Amino acid sequence: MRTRIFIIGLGLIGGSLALAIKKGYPEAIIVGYDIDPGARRLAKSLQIIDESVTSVSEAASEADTIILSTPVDSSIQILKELTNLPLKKGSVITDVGSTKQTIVEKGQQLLEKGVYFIGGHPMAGSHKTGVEASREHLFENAFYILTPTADVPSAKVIQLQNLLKVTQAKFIQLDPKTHDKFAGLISHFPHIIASGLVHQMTKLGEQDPLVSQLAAGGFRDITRIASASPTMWRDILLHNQETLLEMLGEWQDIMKEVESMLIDKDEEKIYAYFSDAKDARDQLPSKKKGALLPFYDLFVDVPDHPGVISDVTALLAEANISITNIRIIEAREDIMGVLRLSFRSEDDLTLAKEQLKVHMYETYDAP
Ligand SMILES: NC(=O)c1ccc[n+]([C@@H]2O[C@H](COP(=O)([O-])OP(=O)(O)OC[C@H]3O[C@@H](n4cnc5c(N)ncnc54)[C@H](O)[C@@H]3O)[C@@H](O)[C@H]2O)c1
Ligand SMILES: O=C(O)C(=O)C[C@]1(C(=O)O)C=C[C@@H](O)C=C1
Repeated sequence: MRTRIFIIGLGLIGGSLALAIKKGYPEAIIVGYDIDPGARRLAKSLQIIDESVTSVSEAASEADTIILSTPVDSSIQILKELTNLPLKKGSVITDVGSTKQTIVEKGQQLLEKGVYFIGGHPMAGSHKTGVEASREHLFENAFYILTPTADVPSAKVIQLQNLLKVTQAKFIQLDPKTHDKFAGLISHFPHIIASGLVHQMTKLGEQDPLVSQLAAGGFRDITRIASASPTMWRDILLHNQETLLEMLGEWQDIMKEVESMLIDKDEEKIYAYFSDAKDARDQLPSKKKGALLPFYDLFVDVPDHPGVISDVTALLAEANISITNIRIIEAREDIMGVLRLSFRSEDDLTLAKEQLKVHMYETYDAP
């Protein structure tokens, strides 16, 4: 019998998982539901899913695996609905939410029905949303955290991991509390800061509109994530409240220290603030080891003259390399500009470097 996988929430993450699973298991039947009829239609017409349904109850009881890929709070509501529906005994339900404690607690209730909930979090994504942003390779080399409780038989965890291994992610297991603490520090809290910086700029921009136009590479890099889905991030904050409140306190302490260094004009301390951070940042695992960035970005120095972008893109097209994003970082008259190119995979990035080098373009890895 063909396995039936029911994906609820056909956005960036649900769509990307559907694409990877379809590629790895063409015989699997992927059924999709989204509250937004437009997302359902698009997922079906792009052949990201095989069948589309108009409610959770229409497909839940036949599913061997259910994947919840909606914002955290909606996933918890859907879990509640699932506990009141007939489900296949022995089936596995997982989610992809960015927080784990509250949903895993709710998922425990499914045990009474002989159904196993295993929390999941693929640690890769984007500030883009919607099924149209889905990518088959989104999770390649990224960490995929699973948070099974002790009540879930290890055979079920292996079964889920076998299904998801087609994402080419690297699986690790954490308990939900540790997950939320770690994700809070490396993902959720930075998001609060990124949005805070944008608020600060907007406030100043109200007095002097030129300021936002001047926002260049550094500001754009550090605030890219502020363009993500507000619904998703609202839910993340509400479901990781304790950790984030703690981090806000620690952050304020660090900023207080910076404030005193500045008031005292303490050269040594200011230098150490940056140089210690640089050392720690430079020691983070590289993209090759699949740690932080799901994007494969390359900077290319380009002379500032018309036609240079089409020259670069034509060279890459000639070598059959797809670009997933292109951005001009800086282009002022008479000086070199910089293009930031994004690729789907490490292989594409390496090929692009070689191709551009042959044609005398200077490239360097994006940090
Ligand atoms: N975007 C990322 O970088 C990222 C990375 C890892 C995990 N996550 C987690 O993945 C989940 C989905 O995020 P996304 O980036 O795919 O968001 P998205 O906005 O692209 O997709 C979410 C989809 O869920 C649908 N939806 C909302 N409520 C629903 C409901 N009640 N029933 C059915 N469908 C519903 C929306 O219509 C939308 O199509 C979130 O829980 C998020 O925390 C996101
Ligand atoms: O790259 C981005 O845009 C992301 O914000 C992705 C990111 C992250 O913080 O790394 C965001 C939330 C997820 O839960 C996992 C990944």
